[in-house]
Formats: sequence, structure tokens, C-alpha cells
Amino acid sequence: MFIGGYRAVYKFKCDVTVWNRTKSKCDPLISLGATYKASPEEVAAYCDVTIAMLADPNSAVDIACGKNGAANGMGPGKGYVDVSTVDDGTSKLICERIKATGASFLEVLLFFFASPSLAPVSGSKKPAEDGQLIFLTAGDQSLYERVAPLLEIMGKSKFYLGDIGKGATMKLVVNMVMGSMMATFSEGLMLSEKVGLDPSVLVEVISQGAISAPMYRLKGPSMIQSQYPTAFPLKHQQKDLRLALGLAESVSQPIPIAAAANELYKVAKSQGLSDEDFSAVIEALKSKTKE
Ligand SMILES: NC(=O)C1=CN([C@@H]2O[C@H](COP(=O)(O)OP(=O)(O)OC[C@H]3O[C@@H](n4cnc5c(N)ncnc54)[C@H](OP(=O)(O)O)[C@@H]3O)[C@@H](O)[C@H]2O)C=CC1
Ligand SMILES: O=CCCC(=O)O
Repeated sequence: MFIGGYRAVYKFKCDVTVWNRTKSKCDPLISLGATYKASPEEVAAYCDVTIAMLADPNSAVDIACGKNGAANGMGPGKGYVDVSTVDDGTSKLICERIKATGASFLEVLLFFFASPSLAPVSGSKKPAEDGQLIFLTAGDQSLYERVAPLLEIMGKSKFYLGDIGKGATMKLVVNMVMGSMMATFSEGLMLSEKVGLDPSVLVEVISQGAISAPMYRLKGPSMIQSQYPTAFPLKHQQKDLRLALGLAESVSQPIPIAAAANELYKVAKSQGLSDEDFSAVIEALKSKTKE
């Protein structure tokens, strides 16, 4: 019942059928008892509910609607849940194709629940393992109710936001804010060091003040050591900023801070940091500050 990114499914305590483009990434799940199928179409044909988590709009559309795509295996009574972070247009396109088969569709966007007791990680990998995700959902309410018990295995809370597209746009706004916050936090760490302050003290000062955010406390210490263990890949943060810029453009809303942050992530990508955690965006500032 699951295709695409495997990060979020380590502790599914129900029958699971899997497919991933790179089959070896399914191995940990197969060794835990999951069944493997040879294509998204076969997964969808075999399962009542199919959950897809793909990298970006192109792959999400391809896996749902392309050759051997999930839509070919869908039909009345079945449900398709897309957990990829995509724009609302992509979500609507996939929804249309799935619903044409008689199946129902739910878009689900996830982010992590920031508990003060969380281990020093961010992104959704560890929170998924711990069942600490937050889900933003939109689409068929009956499917939302049907998959609620599954979401509750992985998550701490969930929101049903209404029509298709609402979840995607809410997620893009959240991740736009997050990407800008990380970029400016990186600037603060770099500037503090340059002017002879201890960046670890800066993290502590920020953590105790009104601008405190769990993300700073969780990622700051590893950023100071130039360590970026991947929880949320930098390439996906840049993708979300790009999609948020498109969203803003569609309603003529200026978002200059996010636009500037996007440029910094693009520099980091060009430095080969795409698969590092998005906190590696700080590296883009290091190259700029070389004398
Ligand atoms: N990680 C996180 O903390 C969070 C991620 N998200 C969103 O979830 C989605 C997945 O994230 P994550 O799992 O971290 O990302 P990964 O990059 O780890 O996984 C991406 C998945 O997409 C697959 N994929 C990429 N391109 C294609 C393609 N052309 N055809 C088929 N499969 C493809 C990859 O397959 P393969 O293994 O073969 O490369 C892989 O399974 C993204 O949209 C991201 O923005 C949302 C919230 C949090
Ligand atoms: O989109 C993912 C960002 C990290 C998170 O909030 O889980």
C-alpha cells in the first residue's frame, strides 16, 4: 500500500505492500514482513488504500498517471492518498485522474510535531518513526475518515482542510516560512562567528527568547559543527520555495524574503548539497564570505 519515499513508514503496524523505483530501499520493509509488488499499478490493484510519497510534482504525476502508474490499478471502493509535497495544480491533476477510475483521493501534507522532548533531529524522519507527525489533509472526507487510523499510527495530530489544493497550499506556505527562517538563522550563525561571538551562545540566547523555534535548538548545534544529517533534504526545501514562489505569483503576492532565501538554496544545490539536510544552506554563506 505504499509507494515512493520510505522514510515515513518504519512503524506501520498493519499489512503493507510496497514499491519504490530503487527496489533496494524496500528491503528493510520487506524484511519486516511487507509484500513487494513490481509497479505502482500492481500495488494499487492489490490494496484497498494506496499511499504515495514522491519527490516532486513530476514524479508524483508520473507514478500516479504514467505507464504502469497507480491509476491503472485503481477503481471504485479504493483510495489513493498522495503524501508528496506538490503544488495545488499538480494535486488537482492527480485527483482528477484517480477519481475518473471511481476511486477516492486525499492529499496529505506532513510536517513534524515539535515537542520539547524531541531528540535533536528535524525534518520528518525521526518524528515519523516516533509517530509524531502532523498531517494536513484535503479531498474526499470519507477517505480521510477511512485512513484516519493509519495516519494516527504515524502522527500526533491531523487537520482536514476541505477541497483539494488546500492542504498543498497550506504546506507550501509553512515550508516557505521554514526555508526563510533557516536561511536567516544561517546568516546569524555566520555573522556571530565573524564578529567574535560564540555561535553556541547565540543558539542558547535565541532559544530562550521570543523568536525561539524548536528548529533552531534542534539543528543549531550540528550546523555549528558543519554536520547536516539528512532529515529533510535540501533539494526538497528548494523545491518547496520554488513552488511557493509560483503560488505567490499566481495571486500577485510579493514574497521578497522567500525569493532571496530560494537563491541561497540554489547556491547550496550548486555546491552539491542537494541530498544533505536543508540546514546545509549555511554552506552557501561560507563560500560567499571567503576573503
Ligand atoms: N523528509 C521530510 O522530512 C519530509 C518530506 N516531505 C515531502 O515528501 C516527499 C518525499 O520526501 P523524502 O522521502 O524525504 O524524499 P526522498 O528524496 O528521500 O525520496 C523521494 C522518493 O521519490 C522517488 N522518486 C523520485 N523521482 C522519481 C521518479 N522520477 N520516479 C519514481 N520515483 C521517484 C524516490 O525514488 P528512489 O528511491 O528510486 O530515488 C524516493 O522514493 C517530498 O515531496 C518532500 O518534500 C514532506 C514533509 C517532510
Ligand atoms: O516538509 C518537511 C519539512 C520538515 C517537517 O516539518 O517535517
